[in-house]
Amino acid sequence: MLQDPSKKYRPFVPVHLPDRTWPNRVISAPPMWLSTDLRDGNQALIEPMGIERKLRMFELLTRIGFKEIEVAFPSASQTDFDFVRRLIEEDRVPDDVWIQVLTPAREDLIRRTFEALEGAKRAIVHMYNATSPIFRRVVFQQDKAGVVNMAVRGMKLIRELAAERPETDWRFEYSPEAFTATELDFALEVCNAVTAVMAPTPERKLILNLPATVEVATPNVYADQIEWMHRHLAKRDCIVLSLHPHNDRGTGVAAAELALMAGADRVEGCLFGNGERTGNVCLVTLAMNLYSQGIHPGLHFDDIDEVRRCVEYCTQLPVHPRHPYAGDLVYTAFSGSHQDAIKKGFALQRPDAVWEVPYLPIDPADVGRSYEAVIRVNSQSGKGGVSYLLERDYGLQLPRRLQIEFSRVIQQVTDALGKEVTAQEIYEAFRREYLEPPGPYRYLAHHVTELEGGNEVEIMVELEQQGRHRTLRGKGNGPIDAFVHALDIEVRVLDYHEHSIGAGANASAVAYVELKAGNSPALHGVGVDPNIVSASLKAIVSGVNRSLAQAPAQTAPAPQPDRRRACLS
Ligand SMILES: CC(=O)SCCNC(=O)CCNC(=O)[C@H](O)C(C)(C)COP(=O)(O)OP(=O)(O)OC[C@H]1O[C@@H](n2cnc3c(N)ncnc32)[C@H](O)[C@@H]1OP(=O)(O)O
Ligand SMILES: CC(C)C(=O)C(=O)O
Repeated sequence: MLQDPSKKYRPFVPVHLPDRTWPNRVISAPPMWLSTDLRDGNQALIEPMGIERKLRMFELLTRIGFKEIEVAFPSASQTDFDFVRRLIEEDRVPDDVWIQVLTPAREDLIRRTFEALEGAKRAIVHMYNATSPIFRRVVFQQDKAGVVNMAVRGMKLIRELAAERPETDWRFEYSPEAFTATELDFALEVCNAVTAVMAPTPERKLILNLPATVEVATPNVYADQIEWMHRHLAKRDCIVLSLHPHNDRGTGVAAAELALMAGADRVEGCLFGNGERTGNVCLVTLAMNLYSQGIHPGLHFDDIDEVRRCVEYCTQLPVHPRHPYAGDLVYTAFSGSHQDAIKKGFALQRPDAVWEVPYLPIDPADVGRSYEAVIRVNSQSGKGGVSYLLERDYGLQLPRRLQIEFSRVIQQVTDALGKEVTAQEIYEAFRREYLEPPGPYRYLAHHVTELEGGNEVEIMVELEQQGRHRTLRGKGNGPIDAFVHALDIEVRVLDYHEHSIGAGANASAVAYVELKAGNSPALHGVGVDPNIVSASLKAIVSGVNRSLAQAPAQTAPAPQPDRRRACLS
């Protein structure tokens, strides 16, 4: 790169429009949409689509709800020409859809374009010629008058050829290519000259399309240019003011949105921003941005993955995993604080209420995405994500302090693996850590007897201890208390939670205890069993085993002198 890029590149000259009004406007309705996937998108592909792919794309676009589709540049190739013929001859264009075709302002190419459209029920003929100083000087070697003349001659021919074919319902579009790099007053002069030729009416409007052929300035400059044209165009009530933003600076969507605020009526673009260089403006993003504001865009992305797969097949280009609204990862949170907020948001979100889940601008279900992939766990994750997956897939509702404790276990796993862990892998780690922790004790069976007066119970618990069968007996104000007293290690239960998982005959109880055994730090034990008391006792055994594993010195604890404990074997 140059030390001083100003020697090579000039800054864009802003538009003088001190009384601009667009910053105060909001978009409250969708624009008219034109998909140019089959033309601008297609001309930018490494391998342009053949007929079969074009048909697939055309059908997709009609299913999405596009009413105007630029289907080809018929004078460019036999494939494009044949495709238009096929649509017409096989009557594939739905009655409410207008096909549009593009032609340069050259007589031979305009005539060939009309040949392709022979017999069409309805069509938009779109002609372009570049108007900017560079094109005038370098490409056409024409002065301004010559370029106006090129546009006028071309549109006159189009008008005549259309008049010779009254069986078709015609509409017309003109683009001053490289509009954003054209002097505004000259762009206006060319557009007004074309308007004069085409004599549009409010009922039969002319489309004037003002392309950011190459995006060269910040989006506010495009908005200023559009507002200026909107104010100055002749016969504005007979004009559809159309946008055609490209994305060279990565601000195509912003430019389109600000330009709509500035008075435009229509947007041309491609699905997922395919198109020349960095692409045309992404129509999916524009539409879904509206949707996220509560405005139906009139385009349907109920199954956005199906749309994405079809576009990937037709274009042979992948959609980026972080592409707005459609990428594989855009509804997924790996990082801990995001997962925590999403989990809490989901818990509070009522089905018919306004969407208020943090970090998710829309409900993934609205575009056919499941909640499956919303939270995924790697080394950046925290307790929220880990416990969300355990609850979603295994019904385990971990108490808060256990969430914290277990997330450290998972952190060690993800750090060691250096990759994502699945819900199943998390559950396996949970099972190893809490449901089957290594340790001296294994719960076998129990029997509880209520003692006279009803305030105390006696419990008899059968355990396996290092391969030996043992029966412990203890008393307490409940089975857990009694079992704790029966153990030959000092155990204090600090917290207890339980819930059921499943229903009917398959229901199980899950018990979570936080306990302190001997000198070990407080930690958790978990037990699962169809019987709630058995689940609780298993939870104590799990906690004790884990404590002993963490404090090996305690493996042979001295029996406590407790009158409520009796060791029978
Ligand atoms: C910004 C855009 O996306 S515009 C659309 C661009 N799309 C395409 O170009 C894809 C299809 N294009 C093609 O297949 C070919 O370029 C064709 C069929 C249109 C023309 O092919 P060719 O006749 O071989 O000409 P070529 O491609 O070299 O085009 C350059 C010529 O067209 C002229 N030209 C370029 N744009 C226009 C225009 N909009 N109107 C009139 N003439 C034009 C150039 O001045 C040049 O003329 P010259 O040969 O007298 O110097
Ligand atoms: C033909 C025009 C509309 C075009 O594709 C562009 O300027 O990018």
